[in-house]
Amino acid sequence: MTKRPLPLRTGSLTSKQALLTLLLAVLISVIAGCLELFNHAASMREDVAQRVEQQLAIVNGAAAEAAFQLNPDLANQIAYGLFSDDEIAQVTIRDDFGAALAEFVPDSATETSWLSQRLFGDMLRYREPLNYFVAADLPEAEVGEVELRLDEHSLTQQFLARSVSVVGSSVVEAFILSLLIIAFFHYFITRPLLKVHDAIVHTDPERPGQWAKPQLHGHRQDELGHLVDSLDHLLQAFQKGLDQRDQLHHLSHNDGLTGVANRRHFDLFYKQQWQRTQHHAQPLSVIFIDIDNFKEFNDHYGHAMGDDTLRAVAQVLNQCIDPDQELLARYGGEEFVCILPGKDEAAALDVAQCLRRAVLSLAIPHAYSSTHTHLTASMGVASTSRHTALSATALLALADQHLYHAKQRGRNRIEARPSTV
Ligand SMILES: Nc1nc2c(ncn2[C@@H]2O[C@H](COP(=O)(O)OP(=O)(O)OP(=O)(O)O)[C@@H](O)[C@H]2O)c(=O)[nH]1
Repeated sequence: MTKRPLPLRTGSLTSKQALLTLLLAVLISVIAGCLELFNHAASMREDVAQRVEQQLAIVNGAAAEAAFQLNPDLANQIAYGLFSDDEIAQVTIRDDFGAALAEFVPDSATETSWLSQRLFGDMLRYREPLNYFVAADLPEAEVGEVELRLDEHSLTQQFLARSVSVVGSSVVEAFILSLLIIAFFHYFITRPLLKVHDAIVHTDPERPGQWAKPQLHGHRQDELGHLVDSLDHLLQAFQKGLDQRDQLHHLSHNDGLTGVANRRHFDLFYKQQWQRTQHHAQPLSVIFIDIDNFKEFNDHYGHAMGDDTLRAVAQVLNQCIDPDQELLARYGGEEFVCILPGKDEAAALDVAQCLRRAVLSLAIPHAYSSTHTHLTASMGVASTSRHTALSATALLALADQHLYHAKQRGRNRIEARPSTV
């Protein structure tokens, strides 16, 4: 049977594994990046609130002084100091009547967005009372307040700038990690699997036991090693089954003594070739071969010698035919038959001459033969090229009849028609 390679499939294991790993890496890095951003937003809110409170604590004394003295210059200086911070959008210092001593507001309205509202919307405004010790023996008195509004646009920009670097580094880390994972899996799993796949694909289905069992270094004790061993056991078992099948086929198709085709094989082959040659209007010839005076041979040289002789005869007869197209079978006892599909009577007579001479060439002495000093054989030939109207059975009967004539006419001869050849 010719080896048929399996069709190549697109999408290698390595590329699938690489794609899956990269997708997973991107997904994990996005999730990790989001978590990190969530933490970052919380810590940024904490930092901003702490900074603002520190700034308010620093300016509280001076602002209280300005409010107590109703000093707009001092109030303006303090408010400007606060306003110059990029994160602060608006500063107002008021006296205890609520009148503004100093106020800095942005030139244009600050940009607001959904993100800035979500992140910082609840912490934009700060109001700090200004307490002042009027006299050492009197309690603190509230003399005004400082009000701040943070610049949500500036805060959001800071957050986004940081986010890009956080997500970017998270993606790069994930990418590098996924490359390492891809290389690792390719080297330790995909490559050995591909070796096994390659060995299986290149195994001849008629000889599975002869597969090139892959040597997977470093995998002898793991699942891959076990997989190769299991495959090997399986293929050896298949091979055993195929060997038994071939053996049974041989036994059922071949003669146990001579090794040539048996009667059963002959019947099948003859039927098959008869139909084929009839269908293609080709000739088919049959030669019956019978060893002469074999009873005497057996009686005098013994049955064992008779068996050896039958084997030797079968072997030489086989050399006269084309084993790919024609068949030599043991028809029974000391009788053989040849089927010659595609050969007409003239060609069949040539083969018969070859067969007759082949038996003579063995030069097996037969001192008890009534006709010759050595072993000979007689043959009867019949061909559809001459007898076109005959049936398959009738053609065999005719060849047998010609063989009978050959015996009658002195043996060691070939008969193809009532007259002698
Ligand atoms: N050794 C051996 N002898 C066999 C075997 N099969 C058949 N024979 C013998 O072949 C002989 C055939 O004898 P006959 O049919 O009388 O034919 P013959 O003696 O060859 O005479 P003709 O065919 O007329 O030349 C018999 O003695 C069988 O026992 C076999 O397998 N082994």
